[in-house]
Amino acid sequence: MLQTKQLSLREQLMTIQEQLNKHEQVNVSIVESIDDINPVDFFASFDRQELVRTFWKDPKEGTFFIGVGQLETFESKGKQRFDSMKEQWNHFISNISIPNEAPKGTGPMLMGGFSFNEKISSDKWSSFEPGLMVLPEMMLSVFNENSYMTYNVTVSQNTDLDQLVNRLKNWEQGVSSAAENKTDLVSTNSLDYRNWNQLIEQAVASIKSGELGKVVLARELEATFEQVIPINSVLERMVNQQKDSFIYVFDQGEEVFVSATPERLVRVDGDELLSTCLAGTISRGETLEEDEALASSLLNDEKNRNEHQYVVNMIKEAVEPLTDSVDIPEKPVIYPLRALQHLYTPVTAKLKHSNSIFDLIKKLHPTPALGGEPRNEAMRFIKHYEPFERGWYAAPIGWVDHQGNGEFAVAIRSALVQKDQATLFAGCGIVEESDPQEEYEETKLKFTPMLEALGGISQ
Ligand SMILES: C=C(O[C@@H]1C=C(C(=O)O)C=C[C@H]1O)C(=O)O
Ligand SMILES: [Mg+2]
Repeated sequence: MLQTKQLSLREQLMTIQEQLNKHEQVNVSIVESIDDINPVDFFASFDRQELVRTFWKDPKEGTFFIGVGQLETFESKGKQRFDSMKEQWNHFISNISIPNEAPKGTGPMLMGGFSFNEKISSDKWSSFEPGLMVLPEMMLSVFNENSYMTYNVTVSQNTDLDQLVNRLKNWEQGVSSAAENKTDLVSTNSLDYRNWNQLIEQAVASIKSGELGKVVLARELEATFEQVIPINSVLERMVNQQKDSFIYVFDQGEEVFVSATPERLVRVDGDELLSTCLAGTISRGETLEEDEALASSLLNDEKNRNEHQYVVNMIKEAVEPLTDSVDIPEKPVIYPLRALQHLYTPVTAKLKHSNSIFDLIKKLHPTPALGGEPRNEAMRFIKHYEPFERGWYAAPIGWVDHQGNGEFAVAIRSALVQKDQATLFAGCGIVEESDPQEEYEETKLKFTPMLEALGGISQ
């Protein structure tokens, strides 16, 4: 626990400043325990301030991280983008001063993400590097019914502490609840069915020829709205409507990436590792009976079990060398969401000491839930035939703290929001038994949660 009698932020920064030599400067991370505050309202209160804003919520435990501003931005690209991010972060935290105890999920922490491929070539994604993570200037952490504020700042002898502290503490003047806002959908545009059909037939032919086992193929949907899409309200709707998903926002002003994804790539908590296999899809029923019948047919469907098993086998193989005591149930269970249900298998293990979350991401990404099997052949197929740039779609997004705890999800059920335009993404696992029409319907269903959150459909 933090001490109840806390020195003020200003007092702590002053003590540090007094110890500095003339040209010295130091990065400092100060954590304060605070009264409860609504995370969405906190995020919304920093609107239009030219600050990078990041939002993370996990599906079950009610853990929220909201970052505002940036003390430092870390970028990386190419094949080495995970290694490079790990090195940059390790170097940075070896030089930061953390005067108070910083519980897990507080103190200096990176939030951000990576691209699906090692390179991004289209202009559309020019604000989203292949590796982009920020250390926020201030961060709200909410978990186990406790709230903390972390302030990450650089202090030198010249720093005007009054000005700095006034700015950082401005939120204490009050955070009001975010006004609900919506703009109407004008039009949508996506790959027509003929081209989709061709793409899937091509994939099935490659599978039948033995070149591929499984490949995940996706399409984009361009949605044009009447006015600028109100991100705060989109966030509010995602949080309210997608309770069993991770909720993620990376907001760079006019370039925003959002995701309400049910799919965890990896969580590291001390030496505990949790990964999940999520693949295989069916819709929800209108009645309880219909819902249960659909769930049971999904559990017993050979094609979907086949899609799922590729993921289980690969994740098992990937984590085994880095961990001890891997535990994977023999059969999947159902993971229900608002509009659809998936096959789900959790993977738990004990992490061997020297491995970091970045090592795991490097090994795991992309799993056959997003790429395919064999990995390299599937990646080549996607790059060659899929008619759009994936950018951050289907790629790792998440956070890591200064003790190496962290969690990354994969950015499906996601959209790139640029003013009044949103590009949504939805894909599906193609296996030998895939039927183009059914897969098309599956992607259609997967667009609905994000389209609804954006305000494009109401239910
Ligand atoms: C690729 C996506 O989802 C993936 C594909 C699934 C499937 O084909 O059954 C299910 C969950 C995810 O592994 C997506 O939503 O875009
Ligand atoms: Mg599927």
